[in-house]
Amino acid sequence: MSDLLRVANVSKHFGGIKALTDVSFTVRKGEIFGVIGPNGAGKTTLFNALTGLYQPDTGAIDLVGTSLYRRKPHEILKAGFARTFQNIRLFHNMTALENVMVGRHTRTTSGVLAALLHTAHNRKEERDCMAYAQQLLTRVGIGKHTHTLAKNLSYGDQRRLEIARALASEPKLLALDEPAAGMNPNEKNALRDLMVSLREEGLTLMLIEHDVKLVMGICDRLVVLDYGQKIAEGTPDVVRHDPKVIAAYLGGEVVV
Ligand SMILES: Nc1ncnc2c1ncn2[C@@H]1O[C@H](COP(=O)(O)OP(=O)(O)OP(=O)(O)O)[C@@H](O)[C@H]1O
Repeated sequence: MSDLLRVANVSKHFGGIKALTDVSFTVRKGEIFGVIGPNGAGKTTLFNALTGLYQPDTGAIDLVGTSLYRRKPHEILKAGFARTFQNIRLFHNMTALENVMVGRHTRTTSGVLAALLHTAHNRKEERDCMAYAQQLLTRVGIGKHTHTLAKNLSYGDQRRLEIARALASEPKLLALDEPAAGMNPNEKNALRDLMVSLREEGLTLMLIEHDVKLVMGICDRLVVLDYGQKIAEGTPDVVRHDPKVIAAYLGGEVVV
C-alpha cells in the first residue's frame, strides 16, 4: 500500500500545555488508521492540527505530495482531507439534504454571479448536486430523512449526516472524531459496516474512538498517544500487547 498522509514531528503547545510533541506517523492508502489514547492525550488536537483548525508549532504534513502544513481548513478540504467533529457541527435549521449539498460545494464550479443569474450551468450543477447528496444520504443509511431538519434527527443519524456531508467533498482521506459517541449497539454496528464498506470502495479513514473494542476490531493500524506523545504504532495485535499502552490505559491489563 502506498503512503497517503505523512505526518512528521508535529507539535502544538498551548502556553505551558504540551498538547502534541513531535508526533510522526504515516497513513497508507486504503486503510483504517486509528488514533487512540486516554482522555486529554492530544487526539482531537492532532486532528485539529492536521485539518487546519489549529496551526501546528512545528512539523510537516503531506497528503500525497501536497503540503497541508499551516494551510486553511477550506484549502485542506479541497486538497482531499475531510473530517467530522467530536461535537457535531451541522446546520441545525437546514434539512439533511441541504447540509450535504453545502458539503458538496467544494466540488462545484458555479460562482456567486452564476447562482444569482440562475444560469443553465448553475441549474444543472444544483440538480446534480442534489442527486449526489440524496445518494449519499442513502449510502449512510438516512435516505428516508432527506427533508428532515438536522436538529430533528436522532443523535446517531446526526453523526451519519456529518459523515455524508464530509463524503460530499469526495475526499481521499476522511477523519472521524469519535463517530460512535452516544450511539447504541445497533447504531455502532451500522457505523462499523459503513466504515468497512467505505474502505472497500478505496477511501482511507482515520478514526478517533474511545470504544476500544470497536477501534481494535476495525483498524488496520493505530497510533497511540499519551500526554501528547506517540507511545506506540502498529497493528491492533501489536498495540494491545505493548506494555506502554497497557500502562497508559488500564495500569496493567491487556487492552481488550
Ligand atoms: N484550545 C486549547 N487551549 C488550551 N488547551 C487545549 C486546547 N485544546 C486542547 N487543549 C489541551 O490539550 C490537551 C489535549 O487535549 P485533546 O482535546 O486534544 O485531547 P483528546 O485526546 O482529544 O481528549 P478526549 O479523549 O478527552 O477528547 C489537553 O490537556 C487539553 O486541555
